[in-house]
Amino acid sequence: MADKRIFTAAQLAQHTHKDSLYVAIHGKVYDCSGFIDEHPGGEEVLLDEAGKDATESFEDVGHSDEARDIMSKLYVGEYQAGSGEKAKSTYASTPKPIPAADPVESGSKLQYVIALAVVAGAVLWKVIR
Ligand code: HEM
Repeated sequence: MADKRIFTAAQLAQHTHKDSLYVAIHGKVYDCSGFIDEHPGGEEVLLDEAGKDATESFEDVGHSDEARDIMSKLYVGEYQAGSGEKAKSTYASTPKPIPAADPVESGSKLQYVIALAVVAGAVLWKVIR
């Protein structure tokens, strides 16, 4: 396929009429205009999905291999939902803050250490005297 056309979401969204009806399924764009009257599922469902990514609804129906065969003849290009749109950030811009140690708890720990040192000092004083 030499001149594979790339469709953005905005470009796909321009084809929502019966005479120019495109849907995206699994990253590929299909022109259903000539097929809509023959679609065994009716035209209403195709019109509902027109100009959109119809992957989920297409798979929900559980289309047959025959349907996928027909699809390959309606193929007109690739779908790139992200292109031309603001790309979603894949990671958080601000790192999660590491929770600071509880000041009350660390304060009481210090008191405990000081008390221990005082007791140890007193015992030592008694011993060496
Ligand atoms: C290029 C796109 C499509 C093609 C070529 C296609 C083709 C077909 C074919 C051949 C059938 C007959 C049953 C089968 O063989 O699976 C069918 C049924 C059906 N299709 Fe599609 N279809 C397409 C897109 C869609 C989409 C986007 C929807 C959206 C919901 C849809 C909904 C249905 C429904 C509801 C049925 C009837 C199922 C039933 O009665 O059991 N189709 N389609």
